[in-house]
Order: sequence, then structure tokens, then C-alpha cells
Amino acid sequence: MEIRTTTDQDHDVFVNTLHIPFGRFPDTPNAEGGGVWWAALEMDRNLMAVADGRPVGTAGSYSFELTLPGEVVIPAAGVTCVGVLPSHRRQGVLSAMMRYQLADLRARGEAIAVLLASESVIYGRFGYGPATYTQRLTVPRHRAAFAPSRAEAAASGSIELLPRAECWKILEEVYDRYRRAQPGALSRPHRWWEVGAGQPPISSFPRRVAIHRDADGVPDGYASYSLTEPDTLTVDEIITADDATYSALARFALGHDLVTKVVLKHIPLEHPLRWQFADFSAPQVSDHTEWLWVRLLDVPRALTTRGWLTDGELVLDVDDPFLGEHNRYLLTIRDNKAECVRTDREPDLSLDVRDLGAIYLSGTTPSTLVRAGHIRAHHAEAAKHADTLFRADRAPHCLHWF
Ligand SMILES: CC(=O)SCCNC(=O)CCNC(=O)[C@H](O)C(C)(C)COP(=O)(O)OP(=O)(O)OC[C@H]1O[C@@H](n2cnc3c(N)ncnc32)[C@H](O)[C@@H]1OP(=O)(O)O
Repeated sequence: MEIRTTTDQDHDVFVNTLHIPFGRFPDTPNAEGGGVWWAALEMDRNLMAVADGRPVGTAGSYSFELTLPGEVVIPAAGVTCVGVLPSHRRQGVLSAMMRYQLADLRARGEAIAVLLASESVIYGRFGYGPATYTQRLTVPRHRAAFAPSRAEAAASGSIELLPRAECWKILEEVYDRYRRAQPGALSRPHRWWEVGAGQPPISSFPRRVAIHRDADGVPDGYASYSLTEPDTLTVDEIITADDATYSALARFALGHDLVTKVVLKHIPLEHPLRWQFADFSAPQVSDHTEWLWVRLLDVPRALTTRGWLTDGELVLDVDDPFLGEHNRYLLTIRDNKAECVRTDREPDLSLDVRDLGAIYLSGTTPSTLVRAGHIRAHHAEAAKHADTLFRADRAPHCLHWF
């Protein structure tokens, strides 16, 4: 078997090969009017496994930007399109592609890879850790009243419904402002907005867009939603950097006539929305799950790029079994900046690179993973101290689908 990086000439073969293990993408490069989703592929970042002259596996990555704690933005490889033909499964094709890809991404100078896992058992072995989490709220409309609040008093502005084709530039601008302020959020390629107005591909329901404008008429948020069943309105995403605007858009969705239930997808776990209902138990919480997986390719660069809140030192003994690497780092934080150098000092924590990926965006704490038996704390204060250093002022969240 050979693994090679693809070129633009491989585009159709790549997509057609990928369709076999997944078998449910709506558009192929050859379909009538299709190919929109695949137009954003970066073929010089993709790879194919070839056996006996035929493609048997695919993997690729987008060149995204990821927002880190401290509102710092870093390039991140968005790993995608991973598939192995059913005839070649469990023969090590994925493992070989992952090894090739991680080496390739490092050679490109990238410090972080991220992905969405089709099954959560797959990627830990390759050094990815679950780093952001999400949930879905289902609200019966007859229980959807909001409690009176200051946010309501502060909210002002208007909501307008626009066809996607007319408003994609507004959506792109609003999304870009939101994602730069939200740790865990990813950039969206310009091409996606241009051709697909940013909507995820797998849906058979037409999506509508409600744009919120502030008191001066400037767009500051939007909701993307569809009527998925006769009586159900599903909100795919509410995008805004402002809490009052978020509430206004949620209320807009919950105020729809001829709908008995509203499903709000991709709600951050600690989001204030839940607290705004007059009846706290009105929203049923479901699909509480991990979303973005993070893999550090260059630990010192990743740690020195994110923002930090508390001064201190921590010695991390990091094991990377998939790449056969083991390094000990001294992390020193002063005035919100970190230095990270190799050291021989005794470690505070020993951890797998997958666990470092999980705590990197502050989505979970080091002490949680110590309690889970993943991270080893070498003295009584180590976990608490690490929690203090790794904390961030905002929980990470990602709702981008790729
Ligand atoms: C970022 C994304 O694109 S996510 C999308 C991933 N793709 C899919 O879900 C499409 C359908 N599935 C597939 O195409 C394939 O089954 C893949 C890509 C998930 C796995 O490919 P394979 O070539 O079979 O994996 P490979 O043989 O390298 O397996 C490596 C190890 O992972 C394990 N593994 C791989 N996939 C799975 C799985 N779905 N469930 C449980 N274990 C798995 C294997 O058992 C093996 O374990 P071992 O090292 O202990 O023996």
C-alpha cells in the first residue's frame, strides 16, 4: 500500500472513494448542480491510500484558524474526509494515513490539528482529546416563557428574515466577529459562504435565516433554522458575540406560530439561556456530547500561543505513544504569557498528549482527568495548581461542522 498527497486532478476520485465508507453525502462532484460542499476541499492537503493501483482510503484537512483562550487565533488543520473502503477495514489503513498526515502537518509548520469524530472511540489512539462539548435543548412552546430579566430590558434592535443568497456576506461578517471572541471556534472558508451560505450540507429541509440588527441597524447576530417536522422548528445555530442578542434570537425562534416544539442545537454547556426560562426545567437537555477533538503537534508552540490568566510554573511529562515521543516541559506563566522549555525537573503531572489536547482549551480541568485516572499527579497540590493555571475566562465552544 502507498500513501500519497493528492492534487486537483484527484478531486473526483477522492470524493467518490470517500462516498463509499460514508455513503450519505448529498452531492457528488458529478451530481446535477452538486459539488458545492466539495468545492472547498484543499486537494494539496489531502491524501489517498492506494493498494494494487486503486484508492482504498482518504483523509484530508482544511486550513482553519482556531480561537484559543485569551482570544488568540492560531492556524489549525481541520482533519476531515477520513474513510477506508469496507473491503480494507481493520488492516491498518487509517493508522498509516494518520501517521502520514501528522508528519505532513508538522512539516507544514502546523502546531494543532482538530477534528469532529464520527465515532468517539477512533481518535484517542492517534493523540486527539475531546476538547469542546455541546448539548441540545428541546423546548415545548407552551413552557417557553422567559423570566423577566435585565438582559431583556437591555435588548434593543430588530430582526429581519432574508434569503441566504442575499445575505451571505452579512452572515460571514457576523460569524467572523463571533468566532474571534469565542475560544474553540473555527474560521469558515470564504468559499463556503459564497457558494453554500455557510450551511452544513446534510439536511433535506430548507433553512431560513433571521438577522438581528442593533439599535443603529448594524447586524450583530443571526439564527439559522428550519421547520423539520410539521410542528417542530430546529435552530441549527445562533451566532452572536452578545448575550442579549442571543436571547432575542432564541425568543424569536420560540415565538413561532404553528409550532409546538423548538429544538436548539449546539448550546454551550454553561450557556445563560437555560437560566432565562421562567420554568427552569422547560428545556429538555439531550445530545450532551463532545464536539471538537484537539491534537497538539507542537506542544511548546501550542502552550505559548494560548492566553493565560494566572502566574505560575508547572512541569508536564508528556507521552505521545502514537508518534513514539516522550518529553518533559517546564511551563512558566508570567503576565498572561507562557514560556515552555524542555526540563529535567521532577514533573508535577504525567499525561498523554491526548489528555493535554482535552485540557488545552480549558473545556475540562486537569483534576477531572486525574480523578478519571488518565493524568497522574505527582504530589497532593499538583492537580489543583494545574486547574488554576489552565482555567480560562470563557468555556470553549465549537459549532462548526466539517
Ligand atoms: C475526521 C473524520 O473524518 S471522522 C470520519 C471517520 N470515518 C468513518 O466513520 C467512515 C466509516 N469508517 C471507516 O471508514 C473506517 O472504519 C475507519 C476510517 C473509521 C477506520 O479505518 P481502519 O483502516 O479500519 O482503521 P485501522 O485498521 O487503522 O484501525 C486502527 C485501530 O483503531 C480501531 N478502530 C478503527 N475504527 C474503529 C471503530 N469505528 N470502532 C472501534 N475501533 C476502531 C481498530 O480496531 C484498530 O485497533 P487496534 O490498533 O487495537 O487493532
